[in-house]
Amino acid sequence: MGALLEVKQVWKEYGSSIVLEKLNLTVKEGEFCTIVGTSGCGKTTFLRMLLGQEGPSRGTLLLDGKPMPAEPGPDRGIVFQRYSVFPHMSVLDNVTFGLEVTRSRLLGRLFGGARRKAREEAAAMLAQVGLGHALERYPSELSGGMQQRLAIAQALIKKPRILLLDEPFGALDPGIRADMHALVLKLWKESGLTIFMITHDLKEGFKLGTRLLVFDKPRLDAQAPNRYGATITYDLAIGRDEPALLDEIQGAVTETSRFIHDSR
Ligand SMILES: Nc1ncnc2c1ncn2[C@@H]1O[C@H](COP(=O)(O)OP(=O)(O)OP(=O)(O)O)[C@@H](O)[C@H]1O
Repeated sequence: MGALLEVKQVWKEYGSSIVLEKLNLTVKEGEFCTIVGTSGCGKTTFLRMLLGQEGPSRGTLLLDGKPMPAEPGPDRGIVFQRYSVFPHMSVLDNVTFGLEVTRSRLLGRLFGGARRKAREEAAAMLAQVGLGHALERYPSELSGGMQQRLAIAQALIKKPRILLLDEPFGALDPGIRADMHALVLKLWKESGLTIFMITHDLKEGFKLGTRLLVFDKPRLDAQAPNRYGATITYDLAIGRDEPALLDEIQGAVTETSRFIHDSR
């Protein structure tokens, strides 16, 4: 099977500030890549490049061997830490809307049988994420965990091949997080999706991923912190030597974090 995604010598710079440098990565369909790294080292920027919201400053991003489209498409869905749902729409409308804008690009609305079908599909998706009982509620009436379930349903309704998760459970209590882990693993196994998920919790990264990517700055300049960017310093197939690696990575990431903090 060929690669789904290829990242070749990718750099990302904003003005004179280098955020990411020399990224190289090949990902096959169905992998679950978890991403960890210090705050501000460019993890979200990397996801935004995969989404098509940002282009690389240098280098190449290939999807199915072809240049990554320069804008977000239905093949890539994203869930952020919070606030990614529409507050003025019911749960069902939030998810139906995703289908309406995909299927009726001009009006952004469906009518008659097409609308009924879209609502049925949305309701089935919501049942899959455990919100079948809350279709008519509004986001403000949902708990944090339920809002993230809604955001996931919203991303999955367009049947993306790649799901991008930017710290989706960072704001949730530990018990709710465990439920969300089970949900994401279930959806991933059932759908064959390829997932990239940023987390600040290394244990979560090991628990969920098939592969752990650590973003870090291999070169540091105390006088000019933005002179060098972060890159992928560890790319680990998960399933071996985890306790030892966990300590090692934690140590490396904490060290860089201290450096970045001190040089600010
Ligand atoms: N549009 C932009 N213009 C200029 N600088 C930007 C832009 N987007 C991001 N940056 C900078 O790029 C760097 C990386 O940001 P990014 O959000 O990707 O980091 P992160 O690793 O996801 O951080 P966190 O873990 O805190 O969310 C930061 O220094 C940020 O200020």
